[in-house]
Amino acid sequence: MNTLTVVKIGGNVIDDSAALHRFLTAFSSLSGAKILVHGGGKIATQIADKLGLQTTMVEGRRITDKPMLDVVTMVYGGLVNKQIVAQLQTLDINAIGLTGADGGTVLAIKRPVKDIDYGLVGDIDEVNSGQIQFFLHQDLTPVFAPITYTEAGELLNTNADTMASAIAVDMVKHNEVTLVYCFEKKGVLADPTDDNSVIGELTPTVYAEHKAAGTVNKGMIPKLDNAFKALGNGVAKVIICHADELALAAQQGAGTTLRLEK
Ligand SMILES: Nc1ncnc2c1ncn2[C@@H]1O[C@H](COP(=O)(O)OP(=O)(O)O)[C@@H](O)[C@H]1O
Ligand SMILES: CC(=O)N[C@@H](CCC(=O)OP(=O)(O)O)C(=O)O
Repeated sequence: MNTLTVVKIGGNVIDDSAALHRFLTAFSSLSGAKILVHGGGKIATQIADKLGLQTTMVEGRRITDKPMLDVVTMVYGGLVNKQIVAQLQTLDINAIGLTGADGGTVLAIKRPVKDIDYGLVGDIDEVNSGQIQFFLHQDLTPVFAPITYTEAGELLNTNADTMASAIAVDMVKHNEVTLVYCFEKKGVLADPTDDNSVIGELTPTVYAEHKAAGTVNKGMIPKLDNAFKALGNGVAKVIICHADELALAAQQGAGTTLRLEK
């Protein structure tokens, strides 16, 4: 079976142009087929702020009204996506920038209102992995912005970690898939104040202990929930590592590797 690496890059790295360039250089040198999913939450927050729109995050997700949806569509689907695609072209990667609406690749439904109304936020319904595989066969490298669409033709803001996990899981139909979450820390830390306290191997039990103790918190919780979901649904390997350690992680291992208990 073909191997495929799905890589997600977070907003703190995207916001640092030197770090982003180092990461894209490492991404471009990965062997085999690859897909990039990017965030950009930090830049969206900065631009929304300049436009006088306040940001509210609940459990790692942005409450998204219509003006905020316009901002995130422009920032993720436009600015961030096209800057990444252009840089990858100069690194000899024929990248194609996509939102979930492009090629009908990632269909979503509006997140149902329970305790919290997230507004125009999408929960992924269906990934069209056949279409994504077609792009890969054309030697194109898909670069996904975290925007999805509905059957009614609306756009929805979607957490980028969730998007990476859902794409990785559906691509299992065609490939042996590795999923790598890259961000600005060396992995999942046992002590968030100590950058060298990386947990080499994380199981659901150890994750639950750290969550209960509060040592794993904020954006790391939805990231790990998505990561374990991918591992439980056929993705061969899931790694969480520093953006500068992508090449190392893909070869011999770096950061935190997830493992399910028997
Ligand atoms: N135990 C932990 N180890 C590493 N990071 C953690 C931990 N607990 C919370 N975090 C936070 O999680 C953040 C990553 O989640 P998020 O902001 O959603 O990342 P991304 O930029 O990749 O989308 C880190 O910046 C860090 O502040
Ligand atoms: C619904 C929702 O929360 N969407 C995210 C999408 C961007 C994202 O996930 O960016 P990072 O990976 O950089 O955090 C947001 O608007 O912040």
